[in-house]
Amino acid sequence: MKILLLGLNGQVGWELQRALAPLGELHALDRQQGGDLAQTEALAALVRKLAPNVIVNAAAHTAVDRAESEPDLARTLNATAPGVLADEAARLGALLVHYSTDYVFDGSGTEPRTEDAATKPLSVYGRTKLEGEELIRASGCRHMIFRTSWVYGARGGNFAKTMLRLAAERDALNVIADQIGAPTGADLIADVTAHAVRAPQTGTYHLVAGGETSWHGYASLVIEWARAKGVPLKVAADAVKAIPTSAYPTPAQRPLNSRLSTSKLEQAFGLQLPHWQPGVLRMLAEVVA
Ligand SMILES: NC(=O)C1=CN([C@@H]2O[C@H](COP(=O)(O)OP(=O)(O)OC[C@H]3O[C@@H](n4cnc5c(N)ncnc54)[C@H](OP(=O)(O)O)[C@@H]3O)[C@@H](O)[C@H]2O)C=CC1
Ligand SMILES: Cc1cn([C@H]2C[C@H](O)[C@@H](COP(=O)(O)OP(=O)(O)O[C@H]3O[C@@H](C)C(=O)[C@@H](O)[C@H]3O)O2)c(=O)[nH]c1=O
Repeated sequence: MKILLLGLNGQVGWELQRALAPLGELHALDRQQGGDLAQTEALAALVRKLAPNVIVNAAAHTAVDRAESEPDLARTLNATAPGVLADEAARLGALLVHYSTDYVFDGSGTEPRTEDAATKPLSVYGRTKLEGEELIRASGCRHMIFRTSWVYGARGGNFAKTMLRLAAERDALNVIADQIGAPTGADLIADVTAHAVRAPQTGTYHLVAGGETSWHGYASLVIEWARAKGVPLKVAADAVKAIPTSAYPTPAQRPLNSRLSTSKLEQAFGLQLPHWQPGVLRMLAEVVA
């Protein structure tokens, strides 16, 4: 099996390099090595020349607030480029694996959303990621789109690492407590991807860890763990404050309810997804070490 992996230096891309390597001949590229999603003609030419059996696209414009002020770039990376990859995959008969987000939903209600729930993104990032999904589905290529959420990995930037940094710099932290979702490990996403690539089934799947928390619950776990491990912190034990979304204005609006149901994925691929907490603790141990 010949696999083309794009975005190898991202959180998910880095773990995919490990998880996909045993499956065959892996060509893992970052943007400097010819895998620039902004150069869509060169991207198409690369795929034609390599003629992979599987294309895994882990590259994206993931800066949610910045996307509000650079919508054209976000659209190119999150929609146009995945559309080009999908057209090339259709031409080759290749499988395209792609990642999307809880931010395609508006976050109303309190129930976990299934894959066929109505989408209604609140941000440029969410809109362009949805457009990417739609172009892939319209291309007719064999594909698996995994919608995930609140991704963390030992490599790359993420919310947990931001909290560790801020807790070392500040006396107090204010963290949103009314946005609910599931922190999901890049390693879990990569392992599930490798499993699914062995016996692919075209479709869109929700791929998130089990359980749920708020950003405040997530931050509290990170900081309690760091304190217990003797990591030097400036923030006081009772100074991780729970605040509502309205008290933390951001350029991009985020969904309140980011709960995603994973039943479809678990049934299709015979998996049970682990609770979110152990993976976060593993990542923290790796980062702090
Ligand atoms: N992070 C999250 O919380 C979530 C992510 N997702 C989705 O999962 C996927 C993987 O995300 P994640 O690994 O966390 O993202 P990261 O931000 O960690 O990585 C994104 C990667 O995309 C690369 N990239 C950016 N611009 C380009 C470009 N022009 N050409 C090629 N590569 C480029 C980056 O490269 P460079 O390092 O050079 O900038 C980086 O390696 C994405 O599709 C994302 O939308 C879904 C839900 C949550
Ligand atoms: C830094 C900080 C953030 N927050 C809030 C803002 C926001 O609502 C939430 C998370 O902030 P971040 O900017 O780290 O995360 P954000 O970029 O919104 O994370 C999203 O990234 C994209 C790529 C996705 O697809 C989503 O699933 C999600 O993971 O925490 C606080 O409440 N206090 C703080 O001190």
